[in-house]
Amino acid sequence: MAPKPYDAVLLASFGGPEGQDDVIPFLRNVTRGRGIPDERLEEVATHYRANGGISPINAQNRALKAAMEAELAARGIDLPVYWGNRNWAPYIQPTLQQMFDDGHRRVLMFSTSAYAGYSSCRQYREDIGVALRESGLEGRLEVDKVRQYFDHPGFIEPFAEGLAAGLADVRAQLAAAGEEQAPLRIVFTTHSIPTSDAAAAGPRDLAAELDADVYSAQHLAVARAVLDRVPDAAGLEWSLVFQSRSGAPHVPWLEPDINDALAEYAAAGTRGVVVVPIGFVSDHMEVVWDLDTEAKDTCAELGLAFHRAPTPGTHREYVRGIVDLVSERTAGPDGKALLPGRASAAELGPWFDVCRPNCCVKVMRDGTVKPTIAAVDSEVGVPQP
Ligand SMILES: CC1=C(CCC(=O)O)c2cc3nc(cc4[nH]c(cc5[nH]c(cc1n2)c(C)c5CCC(=O)O)c(CCC(=O)O)c4C)C(CCC(=O)O)=C3C
Ligand SMILES: [Fe+2]
Repeated sequence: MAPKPYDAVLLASFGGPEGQDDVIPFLRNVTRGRGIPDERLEEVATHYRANGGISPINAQNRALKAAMEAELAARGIDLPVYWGNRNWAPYIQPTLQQMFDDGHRRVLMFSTSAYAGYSSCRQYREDIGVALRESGLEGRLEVDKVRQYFDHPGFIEPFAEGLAAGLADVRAQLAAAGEEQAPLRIVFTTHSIPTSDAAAAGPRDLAAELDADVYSAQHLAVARAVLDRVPDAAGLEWSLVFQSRSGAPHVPWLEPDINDALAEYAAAGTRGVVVVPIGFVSDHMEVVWDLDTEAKDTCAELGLAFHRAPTPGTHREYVRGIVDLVSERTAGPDGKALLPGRASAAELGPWFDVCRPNCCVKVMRDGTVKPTIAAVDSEVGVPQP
């Protein structure tokens, strides 16, 4: 895409409850029309209840917004940052309205998800498309999205740092138990998704060329790029596993589940694991509960040394990377991009600025497809002449 003179940035995220009374309404928002069994909702509610009904994700996004603002200011880039969520206040639609009322007309969205897929990419694009249509801002407010950034060095580097520290920690834990030479393993983890979503992820021509679905292939590319940056990881066994599955039991989701995989590794002689959550950008509930509580307990039962590497959060390289992603798309007064080039540190990158027709498409129960932005086949988001 040619650079454009964007006048504001939208930080788009998932949202989470901020107190006990928010938990159930939030879960209803997330699962609306999606056939998640009630027992699963009750189960997930307990994760939030145990934390005072508060998801860590909103505080993390407030911190990320402040860090983005500081980095933009430090580089002399005059773009305000607004924050809107898909599932909890501040919601995307009033945020877009606020941006418009404040005089902005060309918005570049950065979402807190680095990969292809319905939940990771398209649902954000649709939620913008629906918000523009419902608010009457269609054709008046233009919203584009930065490319999927799984391959960006700003995303890869924090995981590499975390893996190096994690290997040192697990080796020290094993040494303290008199098992210096014991085998350990690197476990990259991401959110499981229905296999049908995985099959629909990304451009059709690319999906046909790869051995894995595009969602899994992007994660494998990230895993390899992280490993390449950590000399201490050379020769170690590693794998990509999935977590946080929901949905009806008869619907197939990506496997193996992390807890099943850990049991297999232990049975095969592994004595310790470094878990690297490459599917996530911050230490939100899926990380602190499903990994730091459940997977950690699984390891304790199996007698495995455990270390969970951090997510990018507000890591300096990640924040710089976000501003790079904005800068490569934003035109300065000379009409040229503020940052020439498109950094990439993994296979499959750099990704497209604009999604291909039917990329990650999901047909709703009533047979329709929601309006979406930032795609070749977008119906909304492009101002009429
Ligand atoms: C790919 C992916 C990401 C990563 C990309 C991204 O970040 O967007 C992600 C992130 C997150 N998922 C989150 C929370 C939940 N996800 C759920 C349900 C689901 N997630 C799915 C996928 C993903 N989810 C899917 C296919 C479902 C099934 C229902 C549906 O198709 O929508 C449910 C319902 C209950 C349950 O079934 O678990 C909850 C509560 C939170 C907030 C955590 C916090 O509060 O700190 C975050 C960041
Ligand atoms: Fe989720």
